[in-house]
Amino acid sequence: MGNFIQIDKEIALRHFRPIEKFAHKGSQGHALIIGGSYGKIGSVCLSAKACLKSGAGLVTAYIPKCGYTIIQTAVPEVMVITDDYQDFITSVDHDLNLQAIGLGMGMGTQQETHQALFLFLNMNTVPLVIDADALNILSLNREWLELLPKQTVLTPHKKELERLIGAWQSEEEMIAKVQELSNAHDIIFVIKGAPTLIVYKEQVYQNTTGNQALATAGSGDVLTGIITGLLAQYHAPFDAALVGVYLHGLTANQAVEETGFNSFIASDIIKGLGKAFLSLQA
Ligand SMILES: NC(=O)C1=CN([C@@H]2O[C@H](COP(=O)(O)OP(=O)(O)OC[C@H]3O[C@@H](n4cnc5c(N)ncnc54)[C@H](O)[C@@H]3O)[C@@H](O)[C@H]2O)[C@@H](O)CC1
Ligand SMILES: Nc1ncnc2c1ncn2[C@@H]1O[C@H](COP(=O)(O)OP(=O)(O)O)[C@@H](O)[C@H]1O
Ligand SMILES: [Mg+2]
Repeated sequence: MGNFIQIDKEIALRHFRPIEKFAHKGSQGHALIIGGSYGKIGSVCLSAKACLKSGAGLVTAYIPKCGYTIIQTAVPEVMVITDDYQDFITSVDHDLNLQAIGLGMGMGTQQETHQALFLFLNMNTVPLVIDADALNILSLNREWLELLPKQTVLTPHKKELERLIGAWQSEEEMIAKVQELSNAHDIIFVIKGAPTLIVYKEQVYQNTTGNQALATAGSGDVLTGIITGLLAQYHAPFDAALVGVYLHGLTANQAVEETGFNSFIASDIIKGLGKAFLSLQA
């Protein structure tokens, strides 16, 4: 591991923006979570709930019709807009006044969804967190990186990153390739792993929290929701990524005394967010 800046409690606190006493849900920002396809609506439920539990004032989910009853039942606090199509996203239409959008989880990579993403990116100016299948679609259309707002946050795991930048022989080569893209398009990379690295132009930060309990389905979907929730609360994108990565991992550190590494699931990250926020500010 290179000599990267360590993301510890002191650094996370420096980048964290607490909720003020006279806040109301309109001042806490409105986030949109776009994703889901038949059989993977759970990823949007996880992401949207994590977004709310990170302090966003309002959260709307944009999903295919098949997910409507599921998400309204699973997370009643989340508002829902459905695509015209049943099983996957074919267009992204909304007229919401938003502070942040998180997209890609469970989205699938159907051709119609490629087209929907292209049209969305051409008209969007809202700060973005891009994950999972939206990253996989971008990897197949690399020229679309030009369409991203400045300081968009990408959250690939190593396999998603390989699809985006090609294979690498060493960590140094991986970081050099990521920094090239980061500089070219003003993009923030959250390279999820053990540990997670955050690369933004010349800066490389290394997270100090988390453990193997996080090697469980949906933990990345939850991270996207946390970062999007902090972004919706007017954190700068880099700050939202840094604090989000720190808190996400901290929930695993704090929970394993009870769950062990095996019985920790993505929902436990969401459950542990309260304790993680409190210990950040203690
Ligand atoms: N409950 C749900 O609805 C869930 C939906 N999910 C969605 O399923 C879709 C596919 O996501 P996946 O990540 O599973 O599929 P991917 O095809 O992107 O990744 C799976 C492949 O990548 C490899 N891989 C995964 N993480 C890696 C890492 N950290 N380092 C190296 N190799 C790694 C695996 O070995 C496997 O070969 C995404 O849209 C995701 O959001 C998943 O998050 C799981 C839960
Ligand atoms: N062994 C590990 N140690 C620390 N963090 C881990 C470990 N395994 C996975 N993670 C974290 O779990 C998350 C996995 O993300 P991802 O693969 O996108 O999950 P999913 O797509 O299933 O939601 C990342 O934040 C990653 O850093
Ligand atoms: Mg993922």
